[in-house]
Amino acid sequence: MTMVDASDNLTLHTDDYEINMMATYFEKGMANRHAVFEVYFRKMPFANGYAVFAGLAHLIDYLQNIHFTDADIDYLRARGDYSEAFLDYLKQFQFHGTLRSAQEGDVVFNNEPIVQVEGTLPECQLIETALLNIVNYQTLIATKAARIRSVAGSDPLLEFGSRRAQEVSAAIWGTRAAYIGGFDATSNVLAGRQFGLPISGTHAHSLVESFGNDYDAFKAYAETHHDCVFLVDTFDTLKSGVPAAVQVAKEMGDRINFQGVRIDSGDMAYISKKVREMLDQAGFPTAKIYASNDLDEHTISSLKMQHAKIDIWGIGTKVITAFDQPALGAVYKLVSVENEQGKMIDTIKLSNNAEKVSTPGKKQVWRITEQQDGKSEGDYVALATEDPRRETELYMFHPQYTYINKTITDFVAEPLLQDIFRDGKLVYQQPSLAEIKNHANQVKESLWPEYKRMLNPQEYPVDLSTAAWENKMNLIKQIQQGQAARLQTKAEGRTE
Ligand SMILES: Nc1ncnc2c1ncn2[C@@H]1O[C@H](COP(=O)(O)OP(=O)(O)OP(=O)(O)O)[C@@H](O)[C@H]1O
Ligand SMILES: O=P(O)(O)OC[C@H]1O[C@H](OP(=O)(O)OP(=O)(O)O)[C@H](O)[C@@H]1O
Ligand SMILES: O=C(O)c1cccnc1
Repeated sequence: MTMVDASDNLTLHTDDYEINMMATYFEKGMANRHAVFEVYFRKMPFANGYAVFAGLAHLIDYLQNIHFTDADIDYLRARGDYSEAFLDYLKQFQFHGTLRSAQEGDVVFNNEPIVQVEGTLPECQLIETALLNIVNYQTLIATKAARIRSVAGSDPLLEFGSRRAQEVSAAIWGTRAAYIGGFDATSNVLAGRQFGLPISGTHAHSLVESFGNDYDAFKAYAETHHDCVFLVDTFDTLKSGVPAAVQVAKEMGDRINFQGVRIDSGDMAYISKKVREMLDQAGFPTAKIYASNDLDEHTISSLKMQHAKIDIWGIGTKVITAFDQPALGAVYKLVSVENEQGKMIDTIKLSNNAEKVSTPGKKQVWRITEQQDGKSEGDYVALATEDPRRETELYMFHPQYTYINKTITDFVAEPLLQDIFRDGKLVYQQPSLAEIKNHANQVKESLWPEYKRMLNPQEYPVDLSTAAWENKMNLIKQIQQGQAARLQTKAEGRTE
């Protein structure tokens, strides 16, 4: 079994407590109760101005393949905690729910639903873990990649991180996410085969060490490959590596495509300038200089400021591990559930921490774009029953600091959450990776540069509609009044 095969059965890739809750719903006759859960994250990753959504392709694979095998059922039976009736229910289990989601490559923001799951309580519960696992990781990596792209201009970015990724499937799905976020190719051959990603590679120091010197290694490589990029820093970049690369390129002439050299250590601003001079003087002005060595958006930006002569960037550890922020922190919250009378009731999770109070009710996110310039004015999180396209003006206000507000008149409203599965049936036409990349570039175009700068970007407005805001405030009030009444009854009971 490969970790990334689309036919993988990840059904048991869930937390124990999800199956325990499923069992309770089942035993208590609540297995057909309808529920709506929404996924959102609370803080922008890397303090970036936007995040790039990724993970939907894997999520679709996962949901299409959910089923409990006989071996899964035997394993669960051996735990001794579940009734045969529940185990029979699991045996028949399939995902019949409705999934709405942002599309891969969409820019998304904190405190707005980016995925919504609607279905029976048990099915919504089962998929929480895998869904969050997939979306949290891939969105994080796509966002890190987008940051690196934002400083690299149009330079090619190669993803080199498989050896440093948090295990196999992170390397494979991570490099796909990096591609969506703005990378051009991967060194991972399996990801190339599996997803049709462009693959790219040079060679390692071990090749040069095996031959004992730069010249023999490059010559041997050139005699066995057409496209050649020589790694020139094994012993001495300027005295031995580059001269040997130039010599082999001259000797081989048209028999090879001398693409350039890679440097992987030292002061890369200084060395790249020297290397550029040497290649130009030797008659190879089009040969490219590749650089790698713990690069990220900060080092690339600094190297650009130093006018380093680097054409192509190889980036591993820092992108594939999202080095400076290990988790996106997206959560999955119940926003509405059917009661005993068959009525949908909005739910809320309260907290002393205002940021952790969830927003009740099934919602849609509307991206509001200024008609004139095509730039985004903000996201408008409305109840699913609302449709701002029917409005001629829209009142948008900050959900916490409500005095920050504006009224928009000349706008276009587009829904972020698209139907992916309807009642268990895939209704979404999956785009190709090229289309996803194209889409990612287009949506980024609709953001003002103020939201896209790497350092201290402006906060993008994510506002609640008046109805969604009032719904939240009313529910908070109701719960507080309910608690007060219960306390009162208790206190009266005690004095009697
Ligand atoms: N001119 C530069 N400006 C800013 N950062 C640089 C510059 N040159 C290299 N770096 C970065 O500095 C970090 C450390 O580089 P350093 O020179 O210590 O590597 P090294 O010790 O030569 O390489 P290695 O440890 O792989 O042999 C790396 O992240 C590298 O990308
Ligand atoms: O630095 P990263 O961004 O992770 O890019 C991948 C690194 O992998 C290779 O190094 P290797 O594994 O041989 O080890 P090294 O760090 O000692 O060069 C390559 O030479 C890069 O330096
Ligand atoms: O092709 C390369 O140069 C490469 C691949 C993986 C890791 N480091 C470098």
